[in-house]
Amino acid sequence: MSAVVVGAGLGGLAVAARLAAGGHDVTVLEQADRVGGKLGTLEVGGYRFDTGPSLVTMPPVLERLFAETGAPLREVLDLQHLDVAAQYRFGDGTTLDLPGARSDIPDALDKALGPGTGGQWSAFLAHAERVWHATHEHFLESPVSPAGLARLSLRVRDLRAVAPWRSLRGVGARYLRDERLGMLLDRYATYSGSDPRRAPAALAVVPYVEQEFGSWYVRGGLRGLVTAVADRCRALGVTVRTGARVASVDVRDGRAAGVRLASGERLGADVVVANADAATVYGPGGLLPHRPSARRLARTTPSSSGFVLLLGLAGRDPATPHHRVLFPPTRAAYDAEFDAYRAGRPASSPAVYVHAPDDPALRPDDDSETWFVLVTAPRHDPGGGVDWDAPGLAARYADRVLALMAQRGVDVRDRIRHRVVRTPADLERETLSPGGSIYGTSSDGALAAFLRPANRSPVEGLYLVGGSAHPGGGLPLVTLSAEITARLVCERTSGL
Ligand SMILES: Cc1cc2nc3c(=O)[nH]c(=O)nc-3n(C[C@H](O)[C@H](O)[C@H](O)COP(=O)(O)OP(=O)(O)OC[C@H]3O[C@@H](n4cnc5c(N)ncnc54)[C@H](O)[C@@H]3O)c2cc1C
Repeated sequence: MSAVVVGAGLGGLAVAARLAAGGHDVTVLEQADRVGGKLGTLEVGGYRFDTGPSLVTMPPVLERLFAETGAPLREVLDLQHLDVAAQYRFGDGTTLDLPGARSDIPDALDKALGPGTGGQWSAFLAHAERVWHATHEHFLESPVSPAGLARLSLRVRDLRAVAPWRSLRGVGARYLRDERLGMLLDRYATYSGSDPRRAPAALAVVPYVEQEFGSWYVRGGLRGLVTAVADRCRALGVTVRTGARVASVDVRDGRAAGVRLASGERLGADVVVANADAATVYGPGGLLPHRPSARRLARTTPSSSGFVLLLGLAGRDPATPHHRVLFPPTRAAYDAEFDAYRAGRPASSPAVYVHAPDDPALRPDDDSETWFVLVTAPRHDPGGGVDWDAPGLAARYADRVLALMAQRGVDVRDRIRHRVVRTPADLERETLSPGGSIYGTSSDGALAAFLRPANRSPVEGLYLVGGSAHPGGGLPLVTLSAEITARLVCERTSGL
């Protein structure tokens, strides 16, 4: 069986490796001049930056990918567990170093935020654990199918706590009386580009998996992950072509029969797997001659994007936290941030996330630090929202973010040797994700997870993989989507 994969993001490469390991003949076509999609990298003056992800969660999913396609993960990547998952700074001046081991969290909370907060969080996590056990097998690790949903609903019915009508904020309120714990929970909604007031209560599994499976870092930078998967593909005989933009999927007699490149070249295949954003597959002017899932997609909300500062800093403090979140002063101010994204404007006082790995491979010398600073941002939408290419906007917003950091106790403005600003428009140009949306569609709304495009398209022989398809965005879910899609393709081909 021959397969063409459109896009060499983590999802596309992971499905290619799995299909090749299953004995199939696989070609990956990537429009950019290098593989990796959102797992980008940039080098400036000896500083090496990851431009995309900075946090690895659920390593068992990655371990399965490597083990099932060749040498195990530990032989190809140096995955490091973080003893402190992240440092959180709140508007009232408290600082919380959240331990990387779940068992240590209650004590740390009691000490940092006050007696009783550890118990509140533990009760919430126990709830989240029940949601995880009820949903992961029949939803996160399965294709969306009527049979799977029926099994899921049977289990969920037993679990009044899942409360699909409730929001993540709503379920948090049942356990977390401390406002700072509420903000901590709200933050996890942003892992899927969502608003905690609209995201479903089932997103409680996000903090659960982070705290149960730990927070991890790839030594040498997270870009190493996608390089390792690309190497695995090549070792398995996959043809990986860069600079190869696919213009359309050829559909003959209702079945996907291959692709046509922008250059005019045609490639026939038994199966086409799209790792390109689902909106560019099914949306107007997309890869398909007709739009079988357009109505479903139209009911979803695109996820938010990110505004990134890459900072090459002079000087080094070995105590700099690996991950740090600087919250807005109050929860009302945090809500104003979510309101701003909904209204399509940059927030004036957003939460600021800083990734500062203590990794010699990323810095020019031992007296320097490489920082990645991220704030959630509305998508690039010159037609009616923010035009991130408007002259001066990116530089002004970067200054604003640096000033906010200073107000919140982290002033690095006089240490900056190199500063690179990356906007949602840059992300859109590089990966063709509409508006620079990070996670495809957001999880806002009770039905969002079920409206996300399925891994098997209504067009026979066409499959979807990656963050904009089921089960969603972020490295573990994208890797799971490759697992599901490869399984579906292999089931189909074994029946041919
Ligand atoms: C700033 C930022 C921070 C993030 N932080 C985290 C984090 O800490 N932890 C985490 O787990 N996740 C994080 N993510 C999300 C994570 O990076 C993504 O979910 C994941 O990398 C998406 O992989 P993908 O394969 O679905 O898509 P992509 O990486 O977007 O890959 C799709 C590929 O398809 C190619 N393509 C598109 N159209 C075509 C076409 N027509 N022809 C040929 N090729 C095409 C694109 O060029 C791209 O290479 C972050 C993302 C960003 C941008």
